[in-house]
Amino acid sequence: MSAPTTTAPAAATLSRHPVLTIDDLSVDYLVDPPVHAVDHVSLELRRGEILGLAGESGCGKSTLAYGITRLLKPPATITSGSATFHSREGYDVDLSTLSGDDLRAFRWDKVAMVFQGAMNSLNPVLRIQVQLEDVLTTHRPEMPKAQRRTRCAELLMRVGVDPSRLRAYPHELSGGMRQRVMIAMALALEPQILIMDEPTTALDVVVQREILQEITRLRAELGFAVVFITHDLPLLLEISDRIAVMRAGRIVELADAVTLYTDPQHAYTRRLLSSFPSLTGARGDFIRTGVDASSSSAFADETTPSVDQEAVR
Ligand SMILES: Nc1ncnc2c1ncn2[C@@H]1O[C@H](COP(=O)(O)OP(=O)(O)OP(=O)(O)O)[C@@H](O)[C@H]1O
Repeated sequence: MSAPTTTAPAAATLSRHPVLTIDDLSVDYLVDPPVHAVDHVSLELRRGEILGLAGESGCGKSTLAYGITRLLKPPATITSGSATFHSREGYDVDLSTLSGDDLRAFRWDKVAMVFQGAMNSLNPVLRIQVQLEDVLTTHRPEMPKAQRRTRCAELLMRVGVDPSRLRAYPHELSGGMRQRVMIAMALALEPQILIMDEPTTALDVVVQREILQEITRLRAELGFAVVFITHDLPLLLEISDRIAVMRAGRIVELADAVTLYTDPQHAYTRRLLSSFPSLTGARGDFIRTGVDASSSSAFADETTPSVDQEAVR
């Protein structure tokens, strides 16, 4: 199978302006004994970048994502810090000041999320059209019906699903298609941040790869920033501009993806990298190329092993 062609803008051309600033954020689960799941995390998400969040199970990745979007429920509680959204229109929003309708509107409009199990949260008895349209009816009530319909078709096309599937019920679609529908839904209001928590983990590797290509392409086209959470460090190295490595609730290292791979500074990052055998040795050098051997003169040499990204992972 061919490797993904990365559509990510070169790191140098990415904006350095933050779209989100997380400052000293801490989240505890108030159980006995309390769990300090996120421990004084400070982080800037830059406009248009894909920021990978890596780290072993239980290190606090999801809690951080939920904390940013204020989706935490008791026993979780934010014990310190703040998250500030910097709108492209030029104003700032301190997320701790939002509640009720404002918070709900903010979540769809400015920040959208896609979770691993998202595809299972589609309503089984409603057609895709109805569910997509519902987002627009709720958040863009002024949009005429005809325009809503066109927009739904556009959204599906954008994520690589034929608009004829608008009439389908969720059970008539494959898992990959349903997850694409969820991504379309997340993009419906053109958010400036997309938070993806293991969005493709439940899918087979071929579908996973296609969806990741879609995400990087859409990000380049629409300019939203992505926080991408996964255990899969090789995958993050492929798609991220920068990677934050999290351990026991803290960010222990944050660097651009190439630097993190070639020159990891923290012992834990080195351990994490070495826990993926595919990243060590000659084949690991191909991880960041994103170039199919057959389509690149640089790799056209017959003696060069083919860039089988599935095999190196
Ligand atoms: N509802 C809860 N009550 C108590 N502790 C919790 C709760 N949810 C999560 N935790 C704890 O908080 C810590 C961080 O969990 P979190 O799910 O954020 O980690 P993660 O890095 O996303 O893990 P994974 O990759 O497995 O999803 C873990 O120690 C976890 O056991």
